Amino acid sequence: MAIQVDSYPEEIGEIFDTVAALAPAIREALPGRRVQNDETNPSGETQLAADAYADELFLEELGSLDSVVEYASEERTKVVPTDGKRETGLSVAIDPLDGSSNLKSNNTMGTIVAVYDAPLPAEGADLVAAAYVLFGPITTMMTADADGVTEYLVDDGQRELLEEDVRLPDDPSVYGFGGRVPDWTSDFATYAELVEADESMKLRYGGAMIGDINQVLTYGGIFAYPALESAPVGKLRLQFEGNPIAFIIESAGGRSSDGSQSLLEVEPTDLHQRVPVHVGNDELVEQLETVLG
Ligand SMILES: O=P(O)(O)OC[C@H]1O[C@](O)(COP(=O)(O)O)[C@@H](O)[C@@H]1O
Ligand SMILES: [Mg+2]
Ligand SMILES: [Mg+2]
Repeated sequence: MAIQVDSYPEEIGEIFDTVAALAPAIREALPGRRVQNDETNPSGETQLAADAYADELFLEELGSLDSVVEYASEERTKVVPTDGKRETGLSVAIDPLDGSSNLKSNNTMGTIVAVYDAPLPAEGADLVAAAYVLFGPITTMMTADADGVTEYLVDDGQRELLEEDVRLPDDPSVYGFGGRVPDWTSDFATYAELVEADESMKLRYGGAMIGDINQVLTYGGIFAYPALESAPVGKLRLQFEGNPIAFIIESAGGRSSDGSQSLLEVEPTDLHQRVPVHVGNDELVEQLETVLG
């Protein structure tokens, strides 16, 4: 799908700046918030104190922007109408901490942001921008908007340009597939064997989608959290994870799929709906669709 978006440049810039500005506070809050809450999120997963803390911060700061009229997150059941001063405006859907189970083992995590110009749950075609912050050894931010995909260093809450017009490298070399291998469908297992047989490809799976996606954008390759025998819709959520990541990868010249169509074409039916996610270099995702077809 060719991505063409040219609306709301100032509003989107303000949202990205707000997310970057909160990154240091979220990072600093992590050491003391590795413990589990006594809560589960709307997807039935155990919530960490860090998930809830980051969610509160994002609601407070993004919700106070004039352009943001709706806020939703993986950590709360319903869409929150904000005090946006406009009647119609932008809806922000956030995964406040992606890969938060990596906090216990001190591995990579991130924040994912989707900006739609329609009420939530919204279609992929309603996305006007998406971004993620990566809490790795350094903090970086990848944004996708009308200017394409851009990578920043986040230093002291400010975005400093690292690379403009980020594109997936032509010669892919990494793959990462989630879910228990015995739980994969036989078609997905067949596809995985094809990838494993390619001597130019090596396994890189970190357990935080955002870290795995950043490797795909850096080296070229494919990330999947596929449909499972026990969970035919997979694990990842369309509004907070599938759509924004598909928007970023497709904007960088790659391809996304739920197994048969672009993730951006999947019909939204529920705020927390899950979807099988496959994203990466065009030819790898095309081959996957052929095998799953
Ligand atoms: O533990 P698994 O099955 O490998 O799942 C890992 C996947 O789940 C996630 O952690 C789900 O995201 P959250 O941490 O935001 O719930 C992805 O980041 C990751 O790809
Ligand atoms: Mg996540
Ligand atoms: Mg999360």
